[in-house]
Amino acid sequence: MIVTIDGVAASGKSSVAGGVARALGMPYVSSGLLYRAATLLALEAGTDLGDAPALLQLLERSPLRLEPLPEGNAVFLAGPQGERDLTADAHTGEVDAGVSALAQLPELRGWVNARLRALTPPFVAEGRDMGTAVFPGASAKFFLTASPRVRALRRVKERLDDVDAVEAALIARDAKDRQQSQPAADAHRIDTSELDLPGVIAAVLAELERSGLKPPRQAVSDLS
Ligand SMILES: Nc1ncnc2c1ncn2[C@@H]1O[C@H](COP(=O)(O)OP(=O)(O)OP(=O)(O)O)[C@@H](O)[C@H]1O
Ligand SMILES: Nc1ccn([C@H]2C[C@H](O)[C@@H](COP(=O)(O)O)O2)c(=O)n1
Repeated sequence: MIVTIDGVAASGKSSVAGGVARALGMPYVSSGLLYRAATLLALEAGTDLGDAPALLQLLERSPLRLEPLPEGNAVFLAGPQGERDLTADAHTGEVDAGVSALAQLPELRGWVNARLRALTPPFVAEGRDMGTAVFPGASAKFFLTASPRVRALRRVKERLDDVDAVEAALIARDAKDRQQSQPAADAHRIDTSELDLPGVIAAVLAELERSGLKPPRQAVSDLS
């Protein structure tokens, strides 16, 4: 079984995917983390974020490993001194600002998608186009939204920042990612603006129960 959770930036995709995956007893995979790791490596190497051949060459000599840890996905780069955990560095404002340029390149989308399609189900996959381009035959699909203000307020709780600036950056990133961020026709859309995290997870699990994909059992309070 593959469950897809797509949505706009900071709509709660990773947090919801994590909660749903825990309830289902399966891992979740973050496609955005692969785009972010590739962007981080390019920024560090001084590679042009629009130069697909140079980016693919860089990725060929940079062995990345995505690990679906229970507390969240992590991405590691293998090197002569051992592995470097790139996860925190892949979530900076610099990577946020650059990642959409790289993610527009079909060659880079192919690179990410090949890695995702090589994974063995069951899993929950989160991103922008999991339910459309990558796993169109998924068992269940969800698409999360929330107002830019709500998303910015949630994000500044994680990374101290100016809420107006964060909101403007989210709106700009939504616009740059719009092409690959369209909900699948058969996705269940959830506006999370008025819901807390357990509430969103419960809504997804309720839908999975309705479709017979999950037996009814766990209390919502165990899932956040
Ligand atoms: N329904 C909710 N209510 C309150 N806070 C939430 C809710 N959903 C997510 N959050 C919080 O919002 C922040 C962003 O969530 P998360 O990182 O899961 O979003 P995302 O869509 O994966 O982000 P990105 O697109 O940047 O990778 C986190 O701090 C998370 O705890
Ligand atoms: N399936 C995906 C996942 C991510 N992206 C791009 C667009 C985002 O701005 C960026 C980072 O993703 P996030 O961590 O915000 O989920 O990666 C994409 O184009 N397709």
